[in-house]
Amino acid sequence: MTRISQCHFNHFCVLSDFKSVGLRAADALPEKVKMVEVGPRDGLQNEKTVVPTETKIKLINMLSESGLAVIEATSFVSPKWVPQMADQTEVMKGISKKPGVSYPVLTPNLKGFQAAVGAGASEVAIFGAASELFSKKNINCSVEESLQRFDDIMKAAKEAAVPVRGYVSCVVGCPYEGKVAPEKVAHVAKRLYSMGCYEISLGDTIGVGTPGSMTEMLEAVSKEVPLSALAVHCHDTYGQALANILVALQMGVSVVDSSVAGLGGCPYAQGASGNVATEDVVYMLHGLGIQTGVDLQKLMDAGAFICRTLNRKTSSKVAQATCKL
Ligand SMILES: CC(C)(COP(=O)([O-])OP(=O)([O-])OC[C@H]1O[C@@H](n2cnc3c(N)ncnc32)[C@H](O)[C@@H]1OP(=O)([O-])[O-])[C@@H](O)C(=O)NCCC(=O)NCCSC(=O)C[C@@](C)(O)CC(=O)[O-]
Repeated sequence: MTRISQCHFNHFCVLSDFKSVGLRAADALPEKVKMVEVGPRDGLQNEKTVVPTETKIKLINMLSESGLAVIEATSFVSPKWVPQMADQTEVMKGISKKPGVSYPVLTPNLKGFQAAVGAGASEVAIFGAASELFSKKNINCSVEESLQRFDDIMKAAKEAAVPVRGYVSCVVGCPYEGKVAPEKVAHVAKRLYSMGCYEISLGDTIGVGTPGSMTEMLEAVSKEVPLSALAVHCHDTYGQALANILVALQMGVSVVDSSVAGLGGCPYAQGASGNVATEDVVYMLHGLGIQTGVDLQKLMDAGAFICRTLNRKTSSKVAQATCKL
């Protein structure tokens, strides 16, 4: 339950009653966290000018060298909807796939799935939403219609032995509908998990969540999907992402999505800032004694490369503090 209160410093702040929400003690944090790097896809999909294919390939190759085990490489969506991802086949064919690293791609429908497999993808992700209006704006169909489409992908993926990850967008708030009920998120997450997704990534698409609302949402979802199969995907619009991730870890989640240099935003969620910066998550996790397998220096080199190339400032506080840019 969340309530608004006036705190000692005379500012209004959001408090949460954690009595009912099962937060674990700090010493129960996971020993290891799987980082899912989404920069080359979620990070770049919103860039206004087309990023050269060679730049995308070099970024993915640098990220592969940093020790990340999962790098979402591109998306097989309609080029009319997201022109930035139109070179998806060239990207998949051009990257140096490092053994042990997975390069999943987004597929909204069977056409995308077939093109992805044809381009050499060995893992895909389907992406639904807990909000009707966002679903319509993002993939041009209702939530229920999207789940039917995903069923077709799941059948094809099963035949081809391709693992599928599922996303749920707008898990705490929607740019068109406002607050989203945790039960709606739990319903969509359950459906994706039941149809065979091995992991469900919960997206705070517009970064409005707080530790309070994230906790409520995770409480509801974890009644339907085991915590071991959940990931959190936090955008940092309101500066809450690291706090939200920490709360998720305390509740037993051990998979975190993030984007190098904090690149990104969703083309169908106006005003949403990038994902939480991978550098900042890795810094926090290492500070907590949690293993990620990621070499922070190499990761920052990849962040510096893409920021230099795009002529933009990094959103990573860690990169800023260590004067990489
Ligand atoms: C789903 C559709 C295709 C429906 O779009 P539609 O217009 O309803 O599709 P359609 O089936 O009517 O087809 C229209 C045209 O697109 C083509 N087409 C159809 N499918 C494909 C395909 N797979 N690849 C390439 N082309 C495709 C199809 O062949 C046809 O071409 P035409 O005959 O006009 O020349 C469209 O809405 C779309 O591509 N949407 C993608 C939007 C997107 O990529 N959003 C960003 C990713 S989601 C996100 O960022 C959130 C997340 C995951 O990060 C988590 C979070 O933060 O919350």
